[in-house]
Amino acid sequence: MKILVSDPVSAAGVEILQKEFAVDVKLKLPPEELIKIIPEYDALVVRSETKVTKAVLAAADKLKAIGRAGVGVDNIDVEAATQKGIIVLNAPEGNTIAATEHTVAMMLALARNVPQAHQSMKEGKWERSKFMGVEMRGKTLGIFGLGRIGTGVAKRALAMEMEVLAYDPFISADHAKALDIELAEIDDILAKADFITLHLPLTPETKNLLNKEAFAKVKPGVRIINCARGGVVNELDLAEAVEAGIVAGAAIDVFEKEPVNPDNPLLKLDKVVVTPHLGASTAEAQVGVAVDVAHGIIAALRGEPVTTAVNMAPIPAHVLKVIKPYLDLAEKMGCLAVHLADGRINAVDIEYNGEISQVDTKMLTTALVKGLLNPILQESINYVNAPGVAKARGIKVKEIRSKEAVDFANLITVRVRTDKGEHRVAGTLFGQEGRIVLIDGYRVDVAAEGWLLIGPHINKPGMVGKVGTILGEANVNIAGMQVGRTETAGTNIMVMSIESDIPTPVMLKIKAVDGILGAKLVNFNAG
Ligand SMILES: NC(=O)C1=CN([C@@H]2O[C@H](COP(=O)(O)OP(=O)(O)OC[C@H]3O[C@@H](n4cnc5c(N)ncnc54)[C@H](O)[C@@H]3O)[C@@H](O)[C@H]2O)C=CC1
Ligand SMILES: O=C(O)C(=O)COP(=O)(O)O
Repeated sequence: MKILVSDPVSAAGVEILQKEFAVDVKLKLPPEELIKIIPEYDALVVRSETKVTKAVLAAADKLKAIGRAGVGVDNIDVEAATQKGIIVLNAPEGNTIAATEHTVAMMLALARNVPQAHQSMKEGKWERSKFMGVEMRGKTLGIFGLGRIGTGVAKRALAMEMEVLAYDPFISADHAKALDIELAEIDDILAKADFITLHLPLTPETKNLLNKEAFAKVKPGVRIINCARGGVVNELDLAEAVEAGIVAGAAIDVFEKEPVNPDNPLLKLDKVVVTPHLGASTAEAQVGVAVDVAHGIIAALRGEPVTTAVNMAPIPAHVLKVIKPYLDLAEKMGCLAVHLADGRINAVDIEYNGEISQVDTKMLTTALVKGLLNPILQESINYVNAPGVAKARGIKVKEIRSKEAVDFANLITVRVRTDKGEHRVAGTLFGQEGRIVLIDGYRVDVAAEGWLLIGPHINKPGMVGKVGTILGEANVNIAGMQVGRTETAGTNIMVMSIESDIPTPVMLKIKAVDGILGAKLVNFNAG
């Protein structure tokens, strides 16, 4: 598999990728060049410079994952990627401290006119009175967005003895209270804050959050810091508010258009301090995000769950710890169930019994559906597109969870209903090993690995021998074998672990054996 790195990403991450894949680093690609070469690649790694547009995604025939070495994914058309089943993942934690500290640096630089004084001295001047500043202590800081960076800034502001107000409707009052931060509404912050700092993603809701109308409501003399995204603050409205003296100054790291247009009015104002999107630019942060994104890409290309995928529901670490050992088993159960099923699948019921039912099992359900759809569809099914593909095909997926343990401490049972009948598979873990313990009402105990030959048959002597002879003559080796019984006498099931594929003519011979009630071959390796 091949990976394209199209923005400057630390060598620490590139080297991790190179251990497993072929990696091309091609920087500053014009959009048409990216569209031309993207069909060759299985994964793409970017920062904020590369624009992963609809047109790029339309050409990306092999692309399975896009890794953003940083937080903001506003340069990626996530919706178009999701529709194509491409996992978009980021590295949200590696640059938190860098962006937090840059925000504090910008806030202090703004308060004390550091860049302007520096420039003046470099020009040979000594202008002490021109650069009178203000203190932070006792001032009110309004924070929009109390996530990782907003919280980091709040802690540092509290250490500088500032009052902190924050607006973030998705944060609990308890989280804010524990940090000694008061949650407030937008207008309240606008009216009270001496400094306002933004730490929001750029979304349709946050675009132009600080515009003309908002500046009409601010406390006169407020200072604005934006190290989040250009566009959250309207640049023209901000420039006007600074010129009108309503806003005493601004410190801006991010712009609506990057690289910034030299005519941007903010660049012309002495009271506006600017940096060229440097929030994440520390040696430590760049190693952090590059390493994290590399691990995310590797997981995505291996078909493993990606905890930092942005186009999937995030999985809390404590939930992942419980469900992770079951993911592979669930996927293989889906694969087995679809092999058993004849006809059009209408519904899939998945029952979780025992302790496992006490956590969010959505991801296990997705793994099972992924395993179920992969053998029957041309397109590659993954954790991102599996639920949508099932829905589009009219397959109703239902989860049933019950704490009550049935025979095993933890048990997953899938029932696949087709227009021709119902099939059932149950599985559990023995230690870390996934075992299938029930197939269509027959009790079995087999590892979900390699190839499985499943042969329901009439309970009479010689059945296993006949199948074994056919396989032997075809030079197919049997690694393990068992015969399961149901409560109802008369039929048994043989389940054979096979070391290689069984050619179709050999399968036809097995199916034709008198007393065999339909034989199936399941390939657990495909997927
Ligand atoms: N200047 C730079 O180089 C860097 C910029 N960033 C940017 O900083 C921003 C924040 O990053 P993190 O703190 O890591 O993200 P985060 O996801 O931890 O925090 C974002 C917060 O915004 C809140 N939020 C989302 N929509 C909202 C809305 N409509 N109204 C109010 N609150 C809303 C969320 O609840 C969340 O708490 C992002 O835009 C990111 O791209 C991040 C790193 C470096
Ligand atoms: O992580 C983010 O959201 C950033 O804005 C950092 O951008 P960059 O990787 O420095 O282009």
